Amino acid sequence: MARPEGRGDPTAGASDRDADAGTDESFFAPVKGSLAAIIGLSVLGAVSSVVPFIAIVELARTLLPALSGDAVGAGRVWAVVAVAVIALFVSFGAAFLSGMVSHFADAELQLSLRRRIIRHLQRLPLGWFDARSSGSVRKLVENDVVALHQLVAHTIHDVIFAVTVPLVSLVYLFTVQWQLAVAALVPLVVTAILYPVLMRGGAEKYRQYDEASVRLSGATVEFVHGITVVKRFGQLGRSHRRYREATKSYVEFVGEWTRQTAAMFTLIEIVTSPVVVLVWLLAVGSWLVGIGAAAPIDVLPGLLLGLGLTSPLMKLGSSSQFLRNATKARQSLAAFFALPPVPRPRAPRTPDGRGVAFDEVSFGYDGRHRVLHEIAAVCAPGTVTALVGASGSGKSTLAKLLPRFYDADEGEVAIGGADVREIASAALYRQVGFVFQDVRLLRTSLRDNIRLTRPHATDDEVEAAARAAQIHDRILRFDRGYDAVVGEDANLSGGEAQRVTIARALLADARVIVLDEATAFADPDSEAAIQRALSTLAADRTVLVIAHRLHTIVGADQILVLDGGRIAERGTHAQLVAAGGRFARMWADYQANHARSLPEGVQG
Ligand SMILES: Nc1ncnc2c1ncn2[C@@H]1O[C@H](COP(=O)(O)OP(=O)(O)OP(=O)(O)O)[C@@H](O)[C@H]1O
Repeated sequence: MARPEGRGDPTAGASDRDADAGTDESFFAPVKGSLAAIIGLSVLGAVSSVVPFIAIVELARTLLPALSGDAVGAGRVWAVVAVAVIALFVSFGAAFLSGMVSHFADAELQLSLRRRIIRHLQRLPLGWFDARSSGSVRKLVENDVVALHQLVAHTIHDVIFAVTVPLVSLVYLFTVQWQLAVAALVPLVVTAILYPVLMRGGAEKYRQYDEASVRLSGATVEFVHGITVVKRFGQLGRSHRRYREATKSYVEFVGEWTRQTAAMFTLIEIVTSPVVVLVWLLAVGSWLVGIGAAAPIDVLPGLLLGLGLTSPLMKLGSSSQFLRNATKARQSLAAFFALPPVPRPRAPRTPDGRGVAFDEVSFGYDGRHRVLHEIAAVCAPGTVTALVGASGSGKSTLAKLLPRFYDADEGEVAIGGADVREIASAALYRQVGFVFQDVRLLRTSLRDNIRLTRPHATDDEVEAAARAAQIHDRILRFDRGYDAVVGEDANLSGGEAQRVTIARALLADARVIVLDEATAFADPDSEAAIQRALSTLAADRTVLVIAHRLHTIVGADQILVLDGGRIAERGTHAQLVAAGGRFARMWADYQANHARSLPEGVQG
């Protein structure tokens, strides 16, 4: 997978780290001014959107005497019309400006967050990525950032409108006809009483809803991704059943929730619907006029403004859902930014040799259960050290301590005499090359894939590395040769892809190579080519190989046999076989199981 090679400089900008404390304030700091502007413009827009309605009422009041032949003050009429028109323009202008500012602020916030996420990702220990799927990292960069988009670009404006418009309308109504204002309040009060009933247990329901969605998307991904494996092993029925069950339980949950809330929801919709509000206010208004408590003209503001009181309520409902998502996204981003980066050395050291030394190294993933116990070993420059042992004995874990996927809990891992914790990360990643079974190539040309760690390497250097890695001829068979793009016109087998990463390691000239020996690509041609490529790689470097096929390490300078995280035996192949211990038994079993496939010279 060769991850360390593709990483940027994790040692950049000490001051950035301080900015990544992950507080809400620091999230929104880059757009603080814009947020204030959005709030101001939204309030202005909301207030001025009510003014034309008030103007219509005032206009009616001014013009009404004309019906009975009285003189009407033309100046006042024009003044009211002017105020209405100006308010209308101000309202449109404020909405336009607030939309512009919020979308610019949103773009700025997204950019700054994405940059911070990438910076922080670069500084996290490689082990963090090891334990996570690319999907969960993608969720952080994509979904969580997008959830904040809704907040900045839409929700702030919507909430301010939903609160300000009714507030201004009510204040005006109370000043002109308080009884009608009280009547206009009734739908709001009824909704305020019904809404909590509708939302009773809502937090738990939303949690269950999220869970059901996650189960459904998990089952869908498993069904789609695993379809080839599943089909091969005749498990299509079972996997399809899991998918069907997840879909069924999701639909049942949503159905049940809808049934439970439908009546209440419909009731709220009825109470707040414009027709019902209009009829209600007309009835109350007529009654007030009838008993002489109000003049007919005083009913008009109630009708015009009362209607606008309830419509923003529905918007508040959807805004609360966006706020919930944004809050969750903020929490998950804050938790991510709070992850401690790889500690950086105060006075970075440069390794003055190429050997590797493990000095009484102990390590556990969770700080409680030890996976490695007091490992002590020296890998001299220019030698090959093989790590063997049963599955789970700690081979990969030990190898991963070299490029600091994790740091040892006790003891010291050193390269060229320098503790890896004292080597600057960028230098460390240059020193240690990885060739894993789980090869990751980037979706770019083969040439760029090979020169990932030395972007300025010449074409000749790239080709020389590819030749040494036994992949040059294969690359030339693509129509575009080295310019063929991985995943587009360059489709490589697992063994071929691994040879590309070997070429990459050769070009990078890493002095220490950690190699997870391929078991997956064991067809004879591919294996022979990989072996030839590896012997080129091993020359003049310190190689640590995690060995699965024991015949490939017969010639290793030293074999470390791991058992339960301890070195149980060490020596050359001949010494260990002669000792008649654990390795000798492993070798005998291996020979018995692979008798026919072993190359000549390693049988018997
Ligand atoms: N990221 C991780 N978090 C927690 N425990 C882990 C992690 N990776 C490995 N382990 C545990 O550490 C122990 C050693 O695992 P490791 O992968 O180093 O063994 P291994 O010898 O390389 O096995 P294999 O040959 O199967 O790859 C195992 O018990 C494993 O379950």
